[in-house]
Amino acid sequence: MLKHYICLIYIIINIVEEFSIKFCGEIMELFNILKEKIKEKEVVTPKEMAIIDDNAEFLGIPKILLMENAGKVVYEEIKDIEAEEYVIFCGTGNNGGDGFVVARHLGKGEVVLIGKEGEIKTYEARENFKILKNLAEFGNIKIREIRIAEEVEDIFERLKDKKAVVVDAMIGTGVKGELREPFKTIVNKINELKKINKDLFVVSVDVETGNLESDLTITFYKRKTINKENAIVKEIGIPKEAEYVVGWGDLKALRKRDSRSHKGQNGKVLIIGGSRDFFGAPILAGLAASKIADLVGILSVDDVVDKLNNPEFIMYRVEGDYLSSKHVDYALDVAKKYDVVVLGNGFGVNDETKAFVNEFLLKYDKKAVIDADAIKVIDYNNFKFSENYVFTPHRKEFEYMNIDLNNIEEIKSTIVLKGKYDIIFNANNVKINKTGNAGLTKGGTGDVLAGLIGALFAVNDAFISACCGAFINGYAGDLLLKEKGYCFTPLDLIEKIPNVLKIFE
Ligand SMILES: NC(=O)C1=CN([C@@H]2O[C@H](COP(=O)(O)OP(=O)(O)OC[C@H]3O[C@@H](n4cnc5c(N)ncnc54)[C@H](O)[C@@H]3O)[C@@H](O)[C@H]2O)[C@H](O)CC1
Ligand SMILES: [K+]
Repeated sequence: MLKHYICLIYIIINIVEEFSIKFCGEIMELFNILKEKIKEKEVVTPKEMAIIDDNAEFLGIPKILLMENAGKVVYEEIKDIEAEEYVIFCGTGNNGGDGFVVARHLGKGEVVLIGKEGEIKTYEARENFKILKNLAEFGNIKIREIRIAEEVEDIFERLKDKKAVVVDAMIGTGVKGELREPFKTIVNKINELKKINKDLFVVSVDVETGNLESDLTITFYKRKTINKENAIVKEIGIPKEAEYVVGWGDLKALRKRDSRSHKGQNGKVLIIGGSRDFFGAPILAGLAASKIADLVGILSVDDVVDKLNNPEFIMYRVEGDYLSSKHVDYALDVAKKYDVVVLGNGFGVNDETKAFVNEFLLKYDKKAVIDADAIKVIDYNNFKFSENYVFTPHRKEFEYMNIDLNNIEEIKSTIVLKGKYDIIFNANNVKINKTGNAGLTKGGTGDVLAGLIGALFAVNDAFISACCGAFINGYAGDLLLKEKGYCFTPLDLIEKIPNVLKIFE
């Protein structure tokens, strides 16, 4: 008997395995179709490049290796230029780090660090500066640390009539706002020098600093939106996957909580959900949202409100067993006080909820996360996929949505197709998230994800909120798998959210 029993379990595990491999295969197939349909970006913003850079590291490629490759490709471009002098202006970020590598490969010239060694921001740049200092003792690399532009007057004097190469490794994709001193004066000085010395060749690393009139810019992986026409693109070993896989680079790009912020400025989320049949779903979504957002409201029917005495939520009660048309105006009125609405958790699927969802969305014009039963009751024949919406369907719900991949440009909403790997996409972006495990198939984890995305979406844009919500939810599940095996609950998941945010802050 026992033998038969074991045999049966073995067969079941195989079927499940097969199903999940089959579904996983379908996910990857869909992912590849989406990558074909959604035009790859040829030009990226500095913020997008910083995410790619960090996600290359998430995939295991050390930044110091990328820095080495970056410095090397710049060196390759300038090594044959005839010059009597080389001056490498370096900032205290990784752009400056690239400049240190250029100097090392050149084996000569003067490195001007604009700032002090102790202000160099990153490990990889600091290591490369240390190497330069070791070489400077013996070789013909000189190093100077400056605070103000006047400290390099002598260099500009000297370069007036010399064949020289100036390397701009001052600021790259980390630029923020107007150019500050002493960079501003140094850039102006170099531009003036170019006017009087035709034998001066100026090359910018990755991005031109301010309005520097470089003769050449060597940018990495992809052209940046802030590059000038003469920029050339060089590969430095960043794989395409760094652009497609969700990693900590996405989390680092989330809006940072401002220490001087006031209550409500870090997000206000309204959960509209629940019914006579399901009261837990909106509560799970609300608890997840409350880990990140300042204010969480729950609008639901009597049964849910009566069961809930959680001080963390502002409660809005409507009479009845299900949300219905008669509640639309009140819900719209309450939603005005919030940044985002999370719609559908525990709604139930019937004519009443169908009427509520379609009428509410017709009149609601702000951000919404649309989950679970709300996905099932939308009338997609008369529906506009607004960029203000994030959908979080599992496979069956995705089929309800009947997305036409041949008209992907119509899909302005962001969709998180949950699965072994989550696929996050909209008309212009597609990414895949690999965090998470089979423990997340339990009921309620979808409500947690919806609440999490709602809280992020309150103060970030749709796509990054969806990617980060999927990553955080999955990563929380992975931490729990290590601690408890598969026996963790949605409430455990919610309690893990702060740990994940702490790891990647
Ligand atoms: N993209 C890649 O794959 C690689 C890029 N690398 C290089 O790294 C820089 C980006 O480095 P990051 O540390 O993020 O920032 P920056 O060095 O560009 O700039 C930060 C630095 O500049 C100061 N700063 C910022 N804005 C201003 C301003 N308006 N005025 C004055 N100073 C400013 C800030 O305080 C910092 O000190 C990228 O461009 C590449 O060159 C990797 O090394 C290789 C892989
Ligand atoms: K630069």
